[in-house]
Amino acid sequence: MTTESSGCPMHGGESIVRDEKAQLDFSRDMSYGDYLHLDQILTAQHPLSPAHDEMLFIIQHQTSELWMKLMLHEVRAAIAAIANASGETRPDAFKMLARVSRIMEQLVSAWTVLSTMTPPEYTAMRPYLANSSGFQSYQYRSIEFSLGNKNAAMLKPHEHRSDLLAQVQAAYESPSLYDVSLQLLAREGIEVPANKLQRDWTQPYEACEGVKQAWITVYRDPHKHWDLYQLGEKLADIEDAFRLWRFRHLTTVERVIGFKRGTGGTGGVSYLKKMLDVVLFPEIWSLRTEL
Ligand code: HEM
Ligand SMILES: N[C@@H](CC(=O)c1ccccc1NC=O)C(=O)O
Repeated sequence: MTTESSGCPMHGGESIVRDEKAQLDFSRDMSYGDYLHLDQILTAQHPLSPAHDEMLFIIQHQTSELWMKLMLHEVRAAIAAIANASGETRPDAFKMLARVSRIMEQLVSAWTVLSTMTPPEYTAMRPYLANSSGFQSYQYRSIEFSLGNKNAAMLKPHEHRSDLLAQVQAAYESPSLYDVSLQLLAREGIEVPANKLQRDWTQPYEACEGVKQAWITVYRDPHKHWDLYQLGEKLADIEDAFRLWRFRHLTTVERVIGFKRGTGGTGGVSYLKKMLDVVLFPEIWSLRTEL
């Protein structure tokens, strides 16, 4: 390697920076760290235990919460765009939904980092977590509710924080991504049962034959209903990725704590296994058997 390409600040590196006329003085200008508020983000890791792996545990969760923040931003905007979908807003909504799937895939891959933590390493820090658990992730619950997995009991962990409760409750009481998608189908002239177009949005969605037939109409003639067909496939992508996330959560948890009860009070693996049965967009899956 020559000194020119070594990147050594005493040799080539210094001249490269000078030749490129890089801005190096930020005493008066907004810097990278200023813009990204890194002082706040990078001083927000406060391990409670002496365990080495607690830093991994904290950063894994904090980065997941950041990705969830973006996911919610996209899901909310997509719901709003689909709810008023005129021709132009639709491509925007599809881009947002594609991004939601990519974020979910990112979170699926992230499990491999956490799974480097072995049972003895986690056991060293677990008592410090007390009764806290992912149950109390208000962003996660808002995502589940926005995607239609409504469950009143899941509001309870947020009752002590009225500001957070309001956010989760808004997602609980509003039409989900699937609800607005069915309304779009109806606006496009496809017959959708009336009780799916206007209903108590706090109730979990129940699959029905009429909605399956509506999606079958779309999927039997994709070119005629191109936008709705694209929408259906975006929903399939999201649910596919979400299922993988749930599965990797389960396998990581089994690997790290076996069949111990969760700090949140559930049976642990037994609870997470039940969550694998959740189906967010049922007719998007059942229609396939009929094609
Ligand atoms: C060693 C790592 C982990 C273990 C042992 C673990 C364990 C568990 C257990 C046992 C539950 C059920 C609630 C309870 O009784 O505690 C749970 C729920 C949950 N965990 Fe984790 N978890 C881990 C990592 C993560 C990570 C990295 C995230 C990402 C944000 C996460 C997010 C959640 C969420 C959102 C729930 C609620 C799930 C639902 O209600 O469907 N967990 N976890
Ligand atoms: N439920 C986990 C604890 C746990 O994973 C956790 C604890 C505090 C903050 C985030 C957590 N992650 C997800 O559940 C356990 O039972 O060990």
